[in-house]
Amino acid sequence: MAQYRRVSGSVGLITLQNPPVNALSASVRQGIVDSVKRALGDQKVKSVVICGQNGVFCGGADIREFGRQMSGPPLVPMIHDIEAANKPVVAAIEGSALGGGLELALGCHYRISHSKAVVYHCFIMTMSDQAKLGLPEVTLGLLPAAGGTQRLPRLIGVPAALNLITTGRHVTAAEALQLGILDHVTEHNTVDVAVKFALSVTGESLDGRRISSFSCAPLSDLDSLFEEAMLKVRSAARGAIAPVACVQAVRAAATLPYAQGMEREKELMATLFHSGQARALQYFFFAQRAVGRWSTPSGARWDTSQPRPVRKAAVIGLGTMGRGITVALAQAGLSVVAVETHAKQLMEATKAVPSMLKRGAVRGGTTIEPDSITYSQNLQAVADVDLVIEAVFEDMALKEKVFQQLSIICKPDTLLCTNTSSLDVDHLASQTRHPELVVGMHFFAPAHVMKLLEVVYGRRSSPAAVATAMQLGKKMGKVSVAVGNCRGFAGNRMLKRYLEQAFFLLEEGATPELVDRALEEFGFPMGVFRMSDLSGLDVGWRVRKADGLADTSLTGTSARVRQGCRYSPLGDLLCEHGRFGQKTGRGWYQYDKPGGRVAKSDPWLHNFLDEYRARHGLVPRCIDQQEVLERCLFVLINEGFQILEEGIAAGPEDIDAIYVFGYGWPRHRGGPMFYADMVGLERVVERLERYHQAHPDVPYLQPSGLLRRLVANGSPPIHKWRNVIKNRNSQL
Ligand SMILES: CCCCCCCCCCCCC/C=C/C(=O)SCCNC(=O)CCNC(=O)[C@H](O)C(C)(C)COP(=O)(O)OP(=O)(O)OC[C@H]1O[C@@H](n2cnc3c(N)ncnc32)[C@H](O)[C@@H]1OP(=O)(O)O
Repeated sequence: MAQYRRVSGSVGLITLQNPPVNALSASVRQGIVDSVKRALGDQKVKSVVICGQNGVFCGGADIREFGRQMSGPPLVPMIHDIEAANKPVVAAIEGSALGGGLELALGCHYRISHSKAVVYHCFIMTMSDQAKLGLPEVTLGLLPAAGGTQRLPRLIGVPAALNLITTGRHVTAAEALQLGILDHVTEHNTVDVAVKFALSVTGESLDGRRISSFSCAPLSDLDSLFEEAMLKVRSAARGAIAPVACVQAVRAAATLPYAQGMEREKELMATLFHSGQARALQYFFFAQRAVGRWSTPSGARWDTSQPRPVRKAAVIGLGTMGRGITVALAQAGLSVVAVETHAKQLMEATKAVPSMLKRGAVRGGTTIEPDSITYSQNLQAVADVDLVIEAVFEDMALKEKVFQQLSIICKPDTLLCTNTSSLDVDHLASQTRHPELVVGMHFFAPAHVMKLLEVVYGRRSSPAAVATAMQLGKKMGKVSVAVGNCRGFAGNRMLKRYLEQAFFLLEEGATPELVDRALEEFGFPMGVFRMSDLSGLDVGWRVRKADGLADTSLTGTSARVRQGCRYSPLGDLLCEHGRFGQKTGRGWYQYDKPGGRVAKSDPWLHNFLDEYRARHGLVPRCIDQQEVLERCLFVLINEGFQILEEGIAAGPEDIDAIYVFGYGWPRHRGGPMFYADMVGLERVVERLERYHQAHPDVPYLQPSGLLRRLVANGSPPIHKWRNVIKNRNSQL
């Protein structure tokens, strides 16, 4: 709803009231319409101010309404009527003005906002306490269809509007002022300032204040500007339809009169509004927030667990991961002790880390005191830290030793975390005197850039330990997902199945190019083979060797079988040829030099595959893109259901967040579990069963128990899966 009152004698003050973000629900829209009518009809009222309660202007249209039957006054005429008013209307923007919220403000005749520079004296200098403005509809699979695509380019010019509308990025009040979105910023109470301003413009002509009457500033080469914009959005999110529609809508603003532009905006919105991509992105918006409300099977949650304060942290091992983690901790304002026992590696890290910090500071507009990090070759240097993150080589014996030493050196209440990507967290905990203070913090490379953090709780991890790691993740700006302890945790455990299928497809006749093309057309930034070349084939090889799997001396049928299941030694064979991917200039593709980035098809690899198939009596067959997608993705999804069934992840949203933020799953497809829901669980079961019939030696192609049960329960929508899981667990 909206509250209306007259203030300072002649100003009608309309306050949006819909906590927490004053989203424009049907009742808020009705409240605005009624209040505006009242203000315009009241002779004592000479001007109007619109603001939001509790320091938030408006978070936009109510996203929860989109999936339902829409009711209440529509936004477009509501904003039109505000703009057409014959009394000045001022938007007083505190907190956020996003989406429909900014569109509402663009319909007002003036916009005033809040901006304040804050200097954190110790480590970070930043501009904070500022309002955020933006049109993030594209991130929800939509476009700003309440006139945003038509007014913003008229106000700030086509190039700047294209940037904001196609990326959905939020700008601070300071930037919004510079761009021309705002008329004024203040460090004082925004509503008070807006009311005073409204009094000052009473009676002034509004002719030059209605943005819909503006023309876009002329540009010399409109065609190439839009062509470039189209290329950019297509490569940024392959297959996403909303950014493309955003470009088309802004083009309409640049080339058509306002009324026709609005028609085009509406038409384009109609194509997006009920699309699967919009559903996926809106699901994902809420999924991210659900992940933040983590819980563990033992009942640990934010509200039941007290995170400990972490002021000083240590990182052990300064390889690629350790350096990234050091940077992430320092960027979060912590004091960091960085330990590396190898002198050469330590020396390199002391140069690399500051330059990574510098680059990050330039990107983020912050400065970091270099002395927030101290380097040491001696493990004793961690004696007084609150939390340690171990990031040494992925070798259990080495990690065991580090944990034993840490347990002696550190304070008794220091939290000990491991960055292992798959090893047993419980086993490491058992090496310490306080296993309840051990958790996994699984970062993704590069650790200071990638958003995902898997926080792995072991059997004995205390709720406070999990809460502390989750809180620290948040402080580092990560999307932290709490998962249980198992081989590979959630992400890598699912990935293993996906990779295996990709190898099997090569054995059966596919090429890396075919498999990658299918996955890239699906929306992954890189197919599985291109991605393996980038991350290094030797990483998985080392793990397989440690597991006793990578034995290429086996011949005959046993060469392709391990532990009674089908196994492909293709990756092992490639590594034996010294083909580790980009770093050696050869992998599944060839590169112009070691470290080269551009993957080229490699005739050697194709010959190698032919010879391999001939050696093993495998007759290549034609494999189409659909089979690639079904084999690779459905098996990954099936493992996801298994993970849910075992309680390793609390809900499908956790798995989806892991895949979107850590593994490049296209966000506009919602994540693997949402994708399964979209495709239809029955179909997923049917295809898995069919592939399992064809490949009985691949047991994990059999649909998981949970997947079957969901189908037996009538395939409930994804937001009801937790109930099915809960019911099942409560029967145990
Ligand atoms: C035939 C077809 C015809 C087509 C017809 C079309 C008709 C419709 C046309 C309408 C035209 C629409 C044009 C406008 C569209 C929009 O405005 S879409 C929404 C755009 N806005 C956003 O994307 C902002 C989303 N919110 C945020 O980014 C953040 O929430 C915030 C505002 C920056 C605040 O952040 P923070 O303080 O960190 O809080 P959160 O935890 O994120 O949020 C708190 C809770 O509020 C919920 N929430 C936030 N925003 C919305 C929203 N817009 N709608 C509904 N709910 C929202 C959020 O989910 C949190 O709740 P919980 O999930 O319960 O925790």
